[in-house]
Amino acid sequence: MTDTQNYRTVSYSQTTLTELMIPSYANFGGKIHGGILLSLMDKVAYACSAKHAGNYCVTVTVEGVHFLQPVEVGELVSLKASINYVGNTSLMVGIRVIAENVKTGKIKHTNTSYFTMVAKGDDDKPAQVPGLTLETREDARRFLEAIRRRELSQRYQTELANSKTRLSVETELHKLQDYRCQIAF
Ligand SMILES: CC(=O)SCCNC(=O)CCNC(=O)[C@H](O)C(C)(C)COP(=O)(O)OP(=O)(O)OC[C@H]1O[C@@H](n2cnc3c(N)ncnc32)[C@H](O)[C@@H]1OP(=O)(O)O
Repeated sequence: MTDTQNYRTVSYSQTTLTELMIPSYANFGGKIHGGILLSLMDKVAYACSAKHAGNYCVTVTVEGVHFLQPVEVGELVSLKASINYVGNTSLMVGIRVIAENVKTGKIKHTNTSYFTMVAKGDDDKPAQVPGLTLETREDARRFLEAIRRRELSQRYQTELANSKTRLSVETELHKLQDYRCQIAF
């Protein structure tokens, strides 16, 4: 932490996006499409990361998208985004999504996801982002958790790539007998 000039606080870029769930957002079952929520999450991740970076940002990876509870038409969805971690040109944005029934006031937490964004300069190349000033223990906890999350993700990607190269259909075909599929070749 040598360049003390170029740091921004977490609160500087914290962004909340609230949107009413209108009928055209619903699927055939009457619940809100997952794609609508993903699009809102991408939007708030962009707003939060671009504000911190002072630059245009692009989405690189999305982690932890599990829609645990359906969202209904008429509910107010709020997406709260904060910078959890910064690297050199990348940032991890944590997004907490809640849905509120305006009549009953009942609030449900639908998911928390993590978007990794990269800042781009005018030359369209990755550009360095300001460092992060951690003002609270909670800010520090999230930064530490993001480091762990990145390490686990890198290990998983390596393991996945290795397992693909090691996979032999001939030797592993017998495993399919426990699954609901039939071999037709
Ligand atoms: C508006 C929108 O969001 S559009 C959504 C679609 N997204 C895009 O168009 C992005 C397309 N992808 C790209 O442009 C490129 O892949 C980039 C800019 C994201 C990365 O380009 P690279 O040539 O790999 O750049 P480089 O190797 O310098 O990596 C840049 C940063 O991205 C990070 N990064 C690259 N790939 C990954 C990955 N799979 N997971 C996490 N971080 C990654 C690197 O760790 C590095 O971070 P750091 O500078 O903080 O250490």
